Amino acid sequence: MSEAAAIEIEKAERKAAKANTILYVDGVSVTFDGFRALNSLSFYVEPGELRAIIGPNGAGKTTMMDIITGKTRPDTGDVMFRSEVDLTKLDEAEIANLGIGRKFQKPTVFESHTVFDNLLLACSGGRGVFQALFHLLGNAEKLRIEQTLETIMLTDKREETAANLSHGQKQWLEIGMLLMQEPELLLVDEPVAGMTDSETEQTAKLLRSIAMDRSVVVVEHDMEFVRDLDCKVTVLHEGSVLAEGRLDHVQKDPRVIEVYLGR
Ligand SMILES: Nc1ncnc2c1ncn2[C@@H]1O[C@H](COP(=O)(O)OP(=O)(O)OP(=O)(O)O)[C@@H](O)[C@H]1O
Repeated sequence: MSEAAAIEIEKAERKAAKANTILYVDGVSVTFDGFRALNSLSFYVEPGELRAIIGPNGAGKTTMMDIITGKTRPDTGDVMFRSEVDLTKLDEAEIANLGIGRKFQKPTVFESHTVFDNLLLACSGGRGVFQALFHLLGNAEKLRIEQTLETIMLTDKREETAANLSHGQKQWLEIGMLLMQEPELLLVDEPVAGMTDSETEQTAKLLRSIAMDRSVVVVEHDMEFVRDLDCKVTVLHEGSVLAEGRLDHVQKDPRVIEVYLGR
């Protein structure tokens, strides 16, 4: 095959890969003070997919999330949402408004408000705290809050002040607050750090159920939890994809073993 034909085939393959993606990260590099945190990173997430991203400390997982959410700009590469919106041209607020929600590691719920009011505040659509809490709730809004309470397993804690929740329950509440904004893509950073075993198990169930209606990308170190997610895994190392596939498959990959154990 001629070189020109090979290039054409590669172009066509890339176009096809991009066509059915909710998130398309292609050839993304970013350098901080001469240090290459992401090095031609490419991976694709399909609509409705649950994906786990793993990798040793410093692999570039947080930087990757920062690039998707517009916190950091890549030096080169493409980041497309729904295969049509170029995220590198938008700021953080615009990206959030498009339907990309991000859950940071630490929960940031309103501690002095009840679980119910936290969800209400999250769907207040820009109203201030006072207006959100005292405006008359429509039936549709009430129903959405009830459904979210059910999803995040906090129906019986609805009148509990958020400060009184366990660490795991606070994480679920924050996930619920993001769900109130109905994101199409949810990015979740190390959700089970500090959780009990039982909370960790329930969180895997929760994320699997959320991924039935939307795409979810989870960064996590806890391998038992990643196994419970039962999804495709992308292994990052030195800012690139080292391996991709089912957890059993990537755990047998000698390069992955070397990166995790050979240090
Ligand atoms: N703003 C920055 N300035 C300089 N270096 C940075 C910056 N942000 C990240 N880095 C470096 O880039 C590399 C990748 O960092 P990143 O936080 O993305 O890794 P990570 O995979 O999320 O690690 P961890 O699992 O420890 O959270 C690290 O070596 C880090 O020190």
